[in-house]
Amino acid sequence: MILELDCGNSFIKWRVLGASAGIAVGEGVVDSDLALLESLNAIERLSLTYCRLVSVRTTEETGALTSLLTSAYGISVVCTAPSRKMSGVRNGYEEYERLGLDRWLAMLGGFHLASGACLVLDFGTAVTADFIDRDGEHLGGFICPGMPLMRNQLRTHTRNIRYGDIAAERALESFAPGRTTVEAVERGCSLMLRGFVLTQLEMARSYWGEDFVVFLTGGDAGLVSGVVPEARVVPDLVFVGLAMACPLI
Ligand SMILES: Nc1ncnc2c1ncn2[C@@H]1O[C@H](COP(=O)(O)OP(=O)(O)OP(=O)(O)O)[C@@H](O)[C@H]1O
Ligand SMILES: CC(C)(CO)[C@@H](O)C(=O)NCCC(=O)O
Ligand SMILES: [K+]
Repeated sequence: MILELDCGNSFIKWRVLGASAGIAVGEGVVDSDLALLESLNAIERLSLTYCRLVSVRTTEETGALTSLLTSAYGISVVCTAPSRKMSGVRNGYEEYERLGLDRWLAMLGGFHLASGACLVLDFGTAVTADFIDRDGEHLGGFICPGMPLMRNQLRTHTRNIRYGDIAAERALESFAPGRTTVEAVERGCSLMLRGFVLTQLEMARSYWGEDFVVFLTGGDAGLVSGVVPEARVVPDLVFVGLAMACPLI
């Protein structure tokens, strides 16, 4: 069984692939290393042979998780490393090693699935956009605050914006102008993300006409999917790229 991990800034996305490759025997989202071990230990007849991961955390944090996994399961852990070019995609950053590895893997996955130009949009703690042309050239991208950061900035820097998670979820049943604080904030921030998406689409069209595929991924992709009905929502896009960057020997 293969353990796959996507260690983001707020959460760790994990999945375990069974011996017959490709079939997930378990998957989830956890907020700490220990919660990950608990989830894994709850899997019946767990027998891990290999772990591959991508992390946008510090070397120390990633190292701590790798040691934990090695000592708990005796498996070797392979971490995604930065690369100038891979699977037909060329990293467009001036310093290629500075491009977030989660972005890089989502790009590899997107270009592979599209077999052509694509726009990859990821809605996590941060929101990212990346443009890859039909020749696999990464033109660059954009980074902006995601829903959790926008929400928390408002909460932190105002005195009268306070509400709970359940109210937040309910507020998103519509996008009409809000008549409560929670509606006003949740809908306002979602509309900012939707506006961002539309701008990215405009830019992609200016480069490629209609000849490109849009990918949506990340925990909050559902907030914007309504404005791009033609987009492919691929929650595991990073894992698609992970398998390409860290194949079994
Ligand atoms: N099952 C889930 N577990 C956790 N968060 C979820 C889930 N479904 C949707 N979300 C939402 O997804 C967002 C987090 O996105 P995601 O997990 O893709 O990124 P992250 O790990 O926080 O950060 P990064 O951008 O570094 O990957 C949060 O706003 C959260 O509310
Ligand atoms: C932008 C995030 C936080 C998205 O998870 C991550 O890809 C990251 O830390 N990137 C490094 C900075 C960059 O990509 O330019
Ligand atoms: K991510």
